[in-house]
Amino acid sequence: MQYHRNRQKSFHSKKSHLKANHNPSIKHEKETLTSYAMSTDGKAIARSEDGIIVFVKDMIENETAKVEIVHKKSNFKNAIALKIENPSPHRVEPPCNYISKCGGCQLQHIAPEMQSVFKSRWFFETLKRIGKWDSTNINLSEKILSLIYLKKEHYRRRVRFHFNGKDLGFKENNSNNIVDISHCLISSLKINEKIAFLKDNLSKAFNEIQEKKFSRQMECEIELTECDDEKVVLNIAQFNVDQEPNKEICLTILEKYLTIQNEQIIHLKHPELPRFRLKKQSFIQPHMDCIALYYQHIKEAADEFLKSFIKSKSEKKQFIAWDLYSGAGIFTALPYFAGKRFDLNVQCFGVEGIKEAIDSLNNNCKNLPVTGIINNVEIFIDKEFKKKLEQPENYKEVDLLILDPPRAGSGIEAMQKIVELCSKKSLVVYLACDPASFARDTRVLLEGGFRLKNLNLFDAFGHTVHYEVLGCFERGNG
Ligand SMILES: C[S@@+](CC[C@H](N)C(=O)[O-])C[C@H]1O[C@@H](n2cnc3c(N)ncnc32)[C@H](O)[C@@H]1O
Repeated sequence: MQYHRNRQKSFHSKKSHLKANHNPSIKHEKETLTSYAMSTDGKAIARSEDGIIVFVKDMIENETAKVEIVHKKSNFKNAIALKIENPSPHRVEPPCNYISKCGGCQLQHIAPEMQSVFKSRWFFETLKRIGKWDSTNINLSEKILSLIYLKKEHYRRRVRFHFNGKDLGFKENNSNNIVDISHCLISSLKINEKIAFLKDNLSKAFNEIQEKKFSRQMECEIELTECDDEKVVLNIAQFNVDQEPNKEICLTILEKYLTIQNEQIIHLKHPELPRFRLKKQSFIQPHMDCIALYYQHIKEAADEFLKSFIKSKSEKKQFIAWDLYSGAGIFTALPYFAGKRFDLNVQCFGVEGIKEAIDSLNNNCKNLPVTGIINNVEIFIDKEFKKKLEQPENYKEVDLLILDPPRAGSGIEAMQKIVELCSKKSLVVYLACDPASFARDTRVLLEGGFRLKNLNLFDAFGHTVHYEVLGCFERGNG
């Protein structure tokens, strides 16, 4: 109880972050509303006097607040909270000074542990509404979901800062303006240490470019990645100039000031490989603690699955494992190591669209039964599906499949083919940063005879509405 009272007091002592959202020069309707739920994008849901649903930014469920309507459609309105009349016990003072403008974090006004609780609620809603999972699987998911809390501050090992010649930081909410920052609460401390250097040197580079008249207007995005060897690697992710023919010269000036070497490699600790290196163009899991954590969960599921072949005295000699959307192959050799623990041969394949990532994968897994394939995953699946249709008796089906797609997921068609390409007894591990794609794609597995075995929600994106889910689905075992 004391805990809640303190939180309310601190909230009342500083109301600035709500007021800063408010632009008094624009006249919008104002109302006092009481919210009754939270939407999956972190806004409170309330009903307007005219009966229309209102989504209110910076408000929590069960609060009463004076709000300003900023956007109206026939069936819903968007609003911002101006003054909270009765704060929720879960309300806290946002820990970051840039919260009123920066579009990066949406949940800083909610107590950290409660952010994770809301996310698990949103996840079940998504399974029901978007995935249309049946009640048996929803009940099972509620029973087995493991909610995993990760550190919520200074956790990001990779970020992208925008720079326009003057301001360095993230984009403002619903705007192209850049919020100038000197510190970011969710970026790693090593990345924070680079901000002053970055701003100073980008300004010098832009000045030189302007003085030499190569370009007058420029904007760039710099990606920073903290490696496990204490270094921060910089990458120019975007660079726009108003005089395209001079772009290469401008880039050279930028690289000189940032002391960027293009061949620079990111070093990571790998749970089982002696060394893991990747080209900086490759994807990297953003949270500092995630690689080891996801690896451990997938490893346990793979071990249990392969062990069941020993128990059942199966004659199977060779197992096939796919890691789709493999990136630089952080998980690609995992089934091989699992097989080794049980004296089983597992042949692994990683499929990924970015060449640099596959180069890294093939280097990281040299001398192992692991092959990196550059391809679009959906095209790869389609080709394999056709191969199986043509020669079903010779086709080597997949026993263990790891799937870690981008936000859009794999899509229903690819998932239906995956169901056909997996062997009668198989394990599919689906890791997702978009719960809606996860819900939609994995329903196809459930309809294809797979059973939900494990489900984890990792709150790997503290203070934002995002989270990662990992589901293991098994077919034909037990
Ligand atoms: C979420 S990341 C997963 C990477 C890897 N599992 C890891 O943890 O490092 C998704 C990866 O899929 C790749 N990708 C996205 N769409 C693709 C597609 N249609 N075909 C092949 N690869 C794709 C991206 O380049 C990225 O490396």
